[in-house]
Amino acid sequence: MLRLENVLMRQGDFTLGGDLTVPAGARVAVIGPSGAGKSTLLSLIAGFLPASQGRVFWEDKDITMASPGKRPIAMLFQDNNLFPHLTVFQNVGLGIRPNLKLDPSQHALVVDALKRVGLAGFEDRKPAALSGGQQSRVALARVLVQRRPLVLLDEPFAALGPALKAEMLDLVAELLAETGAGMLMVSHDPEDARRIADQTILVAEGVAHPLVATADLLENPPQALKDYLG
Ligand SMILES: Nc1ncnc2c1ncn2[C@@H]1O[C@H](COP(=O)(O)OP(=O)(O)OP(=O)(O)O)[C@@H](O)[C@H]1O
Repeated sequence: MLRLENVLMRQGDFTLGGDLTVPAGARVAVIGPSGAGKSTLLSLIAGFLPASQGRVFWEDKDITMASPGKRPIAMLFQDNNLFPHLTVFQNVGLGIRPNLKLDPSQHALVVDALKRVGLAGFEDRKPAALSGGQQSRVALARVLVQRRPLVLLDEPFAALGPALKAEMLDLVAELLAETGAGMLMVSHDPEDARRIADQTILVAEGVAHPLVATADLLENPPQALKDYLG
C-alpha cells in the first residue's frame, strides 16, 4: 500500500496537493488536464521530486526522504529509455545491476523476462534493429527484472499506433497480474484507463484526488475533466 499523507508538491510556482492511498496490487490510471501535475505526482512517488510538506509511506515505512533506488518502485518511461550502444540483454540487465556484472541466477532472470515479453532470441540485438513495439517490450522486461511491487508508467507506448498500444497495455496488465505488482499509469487517453485501470486518480485544479472507479469517473466527469475530454 502506498500512502500520501497531506503531501504538497512544488515545481517553481506550481503546487499540487495530495492525500490518498493506493492499495497494494491496484491498477490505477492518472488522468487530468495538461499541466495539471500528473508527471509531478509520479516524480514525487518515484522520489525524483521531494515533498515540500507531508509524508509518503510504503506499507508502514516512511519513504518520504528515500532516494529513488531505495523505493519499491520501477518506472517505465515514455521513450523507453533504451541505450542504443547496448544489446537487448544488457539493456534489461541494467535493471538488476547498473554495472552489468550479473551472477548466473540474475542472468537467468533476464532471459526469463525476455521470454515473457515475447523476445526470446533477441538478446544480442541492438535497439535500432528492433521495431517500436519490440523496443517497448525490452523496456517492459527491464521493469519486470526489477521485481518491484509498484510500477509507474508515464504515458507509456504513446509512440505506438493504437492497435499496438492496446496490445502492449494488455501485456502490461497480464504481467502485473502474474507478479501481483500494482501500477500507476499517466495517460491522456481515457480508453487506456478503461482498458487496464479499474481505478483512477484525477489530477485537476491543484489536487491529486483520491482513487475513484474509472468507469464512474468517465461516465460522470467533473467539469475540469469534462472540459479536458471535450
Ligand atoms: N522543473 C519545473 N520547474 C517549474 N515548473 C515546472 C517544472 N516542471 C513542471 N512544471 C510546471 O508544473 C506544472 C505541472 O506539470 P506536469 O508536467 O506535472 O503536468 P502534467 O499534468 O503531467 O502535464 P502534461 O499532461 O501536459 O504532460 C506545469 O504547470 C508545469 O509548467
